[in-house]
Amino acid sequence: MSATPTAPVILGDEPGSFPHSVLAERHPAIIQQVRDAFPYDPTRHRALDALLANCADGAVEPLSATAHDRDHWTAWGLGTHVGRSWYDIPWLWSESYFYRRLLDAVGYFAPGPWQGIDPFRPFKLAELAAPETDEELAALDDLTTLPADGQARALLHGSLWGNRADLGFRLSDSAAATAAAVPALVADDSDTLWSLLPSGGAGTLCLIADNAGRELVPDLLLIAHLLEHGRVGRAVLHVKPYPYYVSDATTADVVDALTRLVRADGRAAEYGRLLWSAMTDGTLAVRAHPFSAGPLPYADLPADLRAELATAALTVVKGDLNYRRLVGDRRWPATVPFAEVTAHFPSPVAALRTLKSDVVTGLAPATEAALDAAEGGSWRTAGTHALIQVRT
Ligand SMILES: O=P(O)(O)OC[C@H]1O[C@](O)(CO)[C@@H](O)[C@@H]1O
Repeated sequence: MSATPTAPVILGDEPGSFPHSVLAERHPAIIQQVRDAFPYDPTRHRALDALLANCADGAVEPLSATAHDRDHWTAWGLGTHVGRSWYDIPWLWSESYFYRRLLDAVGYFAPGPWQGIDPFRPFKLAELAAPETDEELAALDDLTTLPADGQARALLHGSLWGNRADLGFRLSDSAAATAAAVPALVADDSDTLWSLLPSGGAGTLCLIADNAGRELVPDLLLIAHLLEHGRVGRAVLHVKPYPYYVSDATTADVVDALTRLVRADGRAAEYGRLLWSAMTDGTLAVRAHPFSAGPLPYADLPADLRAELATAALTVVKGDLNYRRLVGDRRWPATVPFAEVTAHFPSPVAALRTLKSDVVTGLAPATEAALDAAEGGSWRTAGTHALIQVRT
């Protein structure tokens, strides 16, 4: 039996690396975007100034003594990271804590006028209101001419590529994929995925959501199709308990997406009504577990969430950040088997992800070599490639 595989944890300490650029450039830009999106009062502006300065050259600061989630963060390692540079601790941890601190700065948790105001809501709503979303929803009507399996495949690809905020209801085109020198899909275990969701299956699908708006809409459509066609008996959608990573979905975003569907025309509205009633009767449940916005890999799932996911016939893990949490945010060789690095997960698991950070596992050696030859390292982070990986 092989030993549990391991590899160095990714930090943000290497200037010029992708993680370093996120901490040094992307986080300050996000602070600016949030500042510009609301008429915050001077107290909030001062708090944002302080966070900006802290991110640039400071050390991780503790939460206030009265923070509602102080115990969670303590359990997640706050004590070991306080006082250290944001750049020298696991990148997964520092990114996650940045969003927690940003919410403090805008008064999201504190009693007062800004309590509960999602600083990213304007960006999420703009995406839902975009004309492209209308076009993408209208395209659902064309899918009705396909057999159920074809619809299912198209909706799976819609959910996959929705992670690029590109809600194209692409029909699977395996001929084009194999003809390309470097296929857009770098791994495709979709046949195994479908084998875990047989017709007449009464099992539970868990879907760990990623972004709101134009990713959440196709995620919901996929769930609606699976329920409607009896491939699952029940679905559980895991969202974030508070705004996170700019566009990650919360319960409020689920309601916005469902409202958007119900108010659309044609097939989109039918799916919307199906989902609305599924939520109402409990066939579709929404969870917002604190760990979903935690800074740790899924190998460290808390017992209650582990037990819930263990009941799933399949857990679908969406997006890049969830992939990092699933396999561990480590410098894996790209060819380390996906099944080995996800052996800890309590149910069969499928990752649907466009590649937006360095971590990748489970590639065939020839695929990695072809990607490197054609694109250098950019294929790992550009969001132009995607994968469907399944561990049964
Ligand atoms: O929305 P996704 O697919 O989780 O991607 C978010 C990705 O963007 C980053 O936050 C980089 O900014 C990555 O850390 C993360 O993996």
